[in-house]
Amino acid sequence: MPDQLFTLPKPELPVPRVFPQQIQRAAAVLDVILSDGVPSDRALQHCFRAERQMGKRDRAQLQTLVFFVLRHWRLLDELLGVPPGEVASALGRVGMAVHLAGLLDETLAELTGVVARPQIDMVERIARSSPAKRFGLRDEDMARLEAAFGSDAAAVAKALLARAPVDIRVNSAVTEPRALAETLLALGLESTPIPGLPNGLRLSDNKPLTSLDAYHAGAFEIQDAGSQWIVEACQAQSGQHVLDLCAGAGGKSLGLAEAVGEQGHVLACDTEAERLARLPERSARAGWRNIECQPIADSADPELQRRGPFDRVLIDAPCSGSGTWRRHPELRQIPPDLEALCATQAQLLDDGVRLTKTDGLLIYATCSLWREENEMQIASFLARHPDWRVAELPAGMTHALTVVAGMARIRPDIQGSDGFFFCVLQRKND
Ligand SMILES: C[S@@+](CC[C@H](N)C(=O)[O-])C[C@H]1O[C@@H](n2cnc3c(N)ncnc32)[C@H](O)[C@@H]1O
Repeated sequence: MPDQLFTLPKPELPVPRVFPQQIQRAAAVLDVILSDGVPSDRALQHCFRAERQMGKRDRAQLQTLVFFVLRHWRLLDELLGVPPGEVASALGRVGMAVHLAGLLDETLAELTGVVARPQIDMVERIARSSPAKRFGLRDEDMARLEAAFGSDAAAVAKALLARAPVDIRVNSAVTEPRALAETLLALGLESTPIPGLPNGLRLSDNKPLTSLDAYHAGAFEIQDAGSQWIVEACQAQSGQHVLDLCAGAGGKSLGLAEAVGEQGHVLACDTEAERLARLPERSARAGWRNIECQPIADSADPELQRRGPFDRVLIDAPCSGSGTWRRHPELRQIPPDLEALCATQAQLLDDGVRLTKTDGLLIYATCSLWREENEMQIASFLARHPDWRVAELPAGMTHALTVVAGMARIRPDIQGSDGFFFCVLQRKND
């Protein structure tokens, strides 16, 4: 028996039959994602809108094929025998995915140019190849995983190939987790509490949630456990003045609003006004009137100085997103400009210092697994700001997460959530 890590992956197709048109569609969507850099969920939505006749199962079939190819692209290229330095065509990759599902017939082989091979030959070929190829990673990313996780790198790489769970954060102003779990169960949705997160529930199945009455009543938000941990890390207290500097669509701002309550205030900022524009509807649904949205030019925007300083400044920094590869598998193939990202992160941290009250906390977080954006970024921050230090995390966090020198990692292979990094910074008081 081959080692479990060497087992060939198989797409879990919702329909055990693949038609030529489905292969062509999947290849076309992949071309849009990889040539034009369109995020996979947006490219799929665009295709669904353009081809309204597609049924639910057809859509699920398409999404499964596209995600499978994006996750396993290097392994597919290896099986296709693509020479080093070259990449396979989207059609070939989809064809190989269909072959791995055991569904490649003559017509599909001709369409995709895939030569059917016995499973055992393919297993042997993969067993001989590098871990990077087996895990569908660029060589430099496998090296980064090894630098960050040492002997656990393969376990993390494997976990990143799995499907992401659906986590929710219960809005304690509307209901409490046990009551919501019962409501969900009555609708056929099983959930379990997330250890360490009092308002977190993990759903056992990936079913649509946004049509539920409880969702519209603001009883919960869909939010990965990793993001919920970061809100907890802010340790925001009732009545505090909080800045969510990179708020995006405000998932974490909502959790912070709950923590500071009606007496407190959250200023949610982002350079992308379009993202931020989704927050008012979300906060109205959750019933929070203590969040204010403010688009900014960058973290040096004078408006921020005018509104500060703050008790808590959260920097949920723009990053490579390598911790979210399960939800955004296209990021595996599109290399980010790491240098530019690290420069922005450093700037955000430096500006964050000026915006944090003397006794306040500055919380730095990324959904990256790379040391460059995490531990190394914090090391350079501390070198630039010798009057700052990494604060100790509350005991609950050090027990539940992997914490080294006050810096926490949330791991897809351990916590099951997206990969995150965070630490809490504060001024030295001596
Ligand atoms: C990781 S995302 C934030 C996700 C968000 N906090 C949430 O919980 O959904 C990073 C965000 O930083 C924003 N951003 C990028 N550069 C920025 C800057 N210089 N100042 C503030 N925000 C910035 C991006 O537009 C993006 O929305």
